[in-house]
Amino acid sequence: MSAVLTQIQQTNMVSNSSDQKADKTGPVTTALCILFSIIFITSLILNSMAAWIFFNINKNTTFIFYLKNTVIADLIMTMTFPLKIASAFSPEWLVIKQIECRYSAVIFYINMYVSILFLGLISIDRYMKIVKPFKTSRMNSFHFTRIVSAGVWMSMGLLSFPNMIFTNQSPKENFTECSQLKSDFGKQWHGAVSYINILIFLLVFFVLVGCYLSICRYIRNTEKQFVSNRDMERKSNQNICTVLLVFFICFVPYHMCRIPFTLKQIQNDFDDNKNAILNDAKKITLFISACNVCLDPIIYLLMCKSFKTLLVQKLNLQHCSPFNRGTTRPSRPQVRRFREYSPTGQ
Ligand SMILES: Nc1ncnc2c1ncn2[C@@H]1O[C@H](COP(=O)(O)OP(=O)(O)O)[C@@H](O)[C@H]1O
Repeated sequence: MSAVLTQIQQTNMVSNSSDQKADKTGPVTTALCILFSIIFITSLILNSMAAWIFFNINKNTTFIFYLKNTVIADLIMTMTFPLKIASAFSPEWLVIKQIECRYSAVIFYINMYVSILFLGLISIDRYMKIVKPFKTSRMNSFHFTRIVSAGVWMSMGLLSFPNMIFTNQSPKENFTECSQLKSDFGKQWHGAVSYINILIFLLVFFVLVGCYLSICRYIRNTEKQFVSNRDMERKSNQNICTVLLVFFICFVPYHMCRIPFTLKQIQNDFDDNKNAILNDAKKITLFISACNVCLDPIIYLLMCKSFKTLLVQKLNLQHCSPFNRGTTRPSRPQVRRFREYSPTGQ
């Protein structure tokens, strides 16, 4: 009799767990797993190539140094995708979800914000080189660039490290959210880090818009003063807009969703319907943010001349590259200076 009861209990547990699986791996999760697999492979190819090119570039400018850091952050972030996919697709493997919550997701977020900060630094670097090329500032020195870069990695790492330490509660059989593995202090810390990171995002967003508006204005004035090269102006403006567009599309939706989502995690008093909507919205917008790893290589191609040249060389595309076609070179010294520091000129 007891053997039969045990058997029934086991069958119930299996069917509960498969019900749970069916529930958790709903259409949104399944679609996101497939999409994450696609960007994992794409990003691995694009960023490995980008890393290979960057580490073969002999030129060492502050701009290239920041781009190298972005590639590294993108590659590390890409490495966290498989665990994200596995934990979403196999909710019955609690240990995978636990590792995802405690380590992998935290590494994902660290690298996302490192990327965001480097995009901000890249835009400040462009602003200094284009708009104030003769101003010798400490910000232009390579030494300063290294210190700032180390600061970015360390501050993001130290800020987020407690999110690993305080994700230390034993998982319940039916746990679905990482916040359920956190102590009370862990939840508070997680909330603080989320909001600090939202502020960092806003700061970078305004820096980016400010820098690029100034650059656009400067380019327009310079063009009017020195040359009537409409093509060059249009190209520079296009490149600048691409960075802004990539930043806006990738990161704005996620940050709009993150504020109520974090509130839900900390307060835990939202109704089921709101919970479900917020969960799906956060998953989808987080995926859009993750797509940044595939879009950054486009920025390197558009903004970094040395990258473009070496890529064409390595792929042996000199004869068929559209990049080699008709760029007129103005001869005046002022224009040469403009070209040297233009968004496509490094
Ligand atoms: N901005 C952030 N910086 C560092 N770690 C974060 C950040 N946001 C969330 N985390 C951590 O990543 C893990 C997953 O968080 P989150 O995505 O909010 O939860 P869930 O996977 O349950 O939706 C948690 O351990 C959390 O503390």
